[in-house]
Amino acid sequence: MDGDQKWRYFQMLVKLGYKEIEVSFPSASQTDFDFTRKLVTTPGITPDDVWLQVLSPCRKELIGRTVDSLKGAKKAILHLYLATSPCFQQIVFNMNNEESKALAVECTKYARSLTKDNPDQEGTEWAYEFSPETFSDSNMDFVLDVCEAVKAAWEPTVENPIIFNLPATVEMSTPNVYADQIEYFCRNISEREKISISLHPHNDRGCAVAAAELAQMAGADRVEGTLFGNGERTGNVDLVTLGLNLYTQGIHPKIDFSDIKSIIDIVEKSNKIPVHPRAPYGGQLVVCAFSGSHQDAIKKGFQVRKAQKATAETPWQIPYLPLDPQDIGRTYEAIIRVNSQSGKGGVAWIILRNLELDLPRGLQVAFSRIVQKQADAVGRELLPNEIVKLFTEAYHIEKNPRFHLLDYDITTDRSASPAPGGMGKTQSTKNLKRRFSGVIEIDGVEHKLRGVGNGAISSLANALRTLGIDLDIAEYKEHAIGEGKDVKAATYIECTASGSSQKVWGVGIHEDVVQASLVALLSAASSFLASRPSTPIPFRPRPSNNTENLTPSGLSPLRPNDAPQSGPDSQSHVVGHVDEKVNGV
Ligand SMILES: CC(=O)SCCNC(=O)CCNC(=O)[C@H](O)C(C)(C)COP(=O)(O)OP(=O)(O)OC[C@H]1O[C@@H](n2cnc3c(N)ncnc32)[C@H](O)[C@@H]1OP(=O)(O)O
Ligand SMILES: CC(C)C(=O)C(=O)O
Repeated sequence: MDGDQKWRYFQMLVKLGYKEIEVSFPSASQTDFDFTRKLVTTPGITPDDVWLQVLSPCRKELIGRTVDSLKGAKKAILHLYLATSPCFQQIVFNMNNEESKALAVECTKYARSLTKDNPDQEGTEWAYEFSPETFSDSNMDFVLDVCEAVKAAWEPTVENPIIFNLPATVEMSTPNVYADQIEYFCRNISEREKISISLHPHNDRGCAVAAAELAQMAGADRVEGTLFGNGERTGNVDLVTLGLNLYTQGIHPKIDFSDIKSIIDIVEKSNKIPVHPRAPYGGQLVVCAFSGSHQDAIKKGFQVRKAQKATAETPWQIPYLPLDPQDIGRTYEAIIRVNSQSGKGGVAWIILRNLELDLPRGLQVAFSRIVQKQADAVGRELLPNEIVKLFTEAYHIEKNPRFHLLDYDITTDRSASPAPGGMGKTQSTKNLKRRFSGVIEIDGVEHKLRGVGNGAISSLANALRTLGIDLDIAEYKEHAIGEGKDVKAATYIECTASGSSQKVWGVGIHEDVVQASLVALLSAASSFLASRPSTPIPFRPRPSNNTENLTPSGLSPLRPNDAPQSGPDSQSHVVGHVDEKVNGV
């Protein structure tokens, strides 16, 4: 990172709530030195409760330069490291135990003379951190020996403890072994109350998070890591995962992850390394579900929460989602992603979220087949807007290419169904029939139709029947969309084609609930015709010379399967006929 990137990164860490931030290795480069000076000297940039931490090896000239970089800081942690493992001692330093310990003590004393014992540094509250590097590969008793000597050299207090940072410089064991090492150190170091025991796990075996969590349970006080686990090789422990693991256990980490996208943005730009799409919590795919059964369960979970009128205080319990995506600034829209592995639940969720349409189960099944076919055809995930488009086209929501209800009237029909007890007697309102009279444009040609039925829908169904479109209503559902004066009705009608097992769905949305139903039926009629492209129009006008079979009202009698099987107004007897055609045909 250059100075500007470090500047932005530091400000982000402060904003998130971190209180001890290792900002640089000041002896390494002018950039790091200048950056540290800028943090110290720019008023208001480093809050009073934030410690600036800097790192140096146990080399006196480098320690001097490191301390210089912090002159004037309010709170500073000077962090020195020296390897204690036989491997490093032999290969890198060519030192034995005594020489290593002596160097650690010498550098600690030197650091002390430059900092807390230096009258020129009085304005700074100094803390000292020592890391026996490669702790996890060291002899524990030797580490304790070195740390006792370092502690004696620094002379910490309960108020200003020394930090012993015990790194798994290279992760080389299972997390329980690291935790055992930490526990051993905690139990055997003297004056434990004057020590802050810090963890610094790396992720070589992929267990850094587990190691940090177990080692905290084994007695550690503090963890060093990086956001999204950036760091040498496989990286340092990921502080985002550690923090949000706590959060999902009901413990607030006091770090603000509520806008994780912005964090990722800065992290990716600064590190120039993308956050893996499946990185815990932060990855863009981790609050997404592609598979049908997951989507179904998640959708049901959200429905239960809605029914419970859940608030932010209601304990989170949704299958497959370990935390509320909104808590980290993810939107619900992104949760369900649809490809050919997806089922009806996920597809229904997208329609619900985007169009506020709560599809009945049968329609979910029918529409998900359309979606799956499309996903298979294009060989990739379908985006929500593509699914919405498929839906509006399949059910003719925005425009019905074949049918347009231009005008209509629904009236009661007192003549169609004589009341029991003879003609002329007053019918009970319960038995009154409905008459549809209207003008429907089909393929650009206006047809004036009439039909009578038990209700508005069946009266239109019977009017359509006069054109040879024989649809029986098998299922009906409606619900409101929105509320107040902007409320609309959404109606779903499933029809069976008379004399066949073919089923088609229609959807109607309108401010007027009756009109929504009529539109839904015409939507189903369009689907019916779309499935039979060779059907001529007009379809099958009733023969006009069939006088034998006329009912007393002069209309064609019904065949048994003309009657709706179920639905809101399906009962028994429905009739219809073609009136004049306004234009053409
Ligand atoms: C465990 C960690 O990850 S700690 C963080 C490590 N980060 C860095 O190293 C980044 C910054 N480092 C640097 O810029 C450089 O390495 C510097 C400025 C520290 C030193 O640079 P140079 O003097 O050119 O040394 P170089 O990096 O080549 O070699 C390291 C030297 O330091 C010694 N050394 C390594 N670690 C330590 C230590 N903790 N304490 C004392 N000496 C050390 C090595 O033995 C080697 O000494 P040698 O030259 O006598 O063999
Ligand atoms: C400086 C030390 C703590 C380090 O980075 C490591 O050992 O991984």
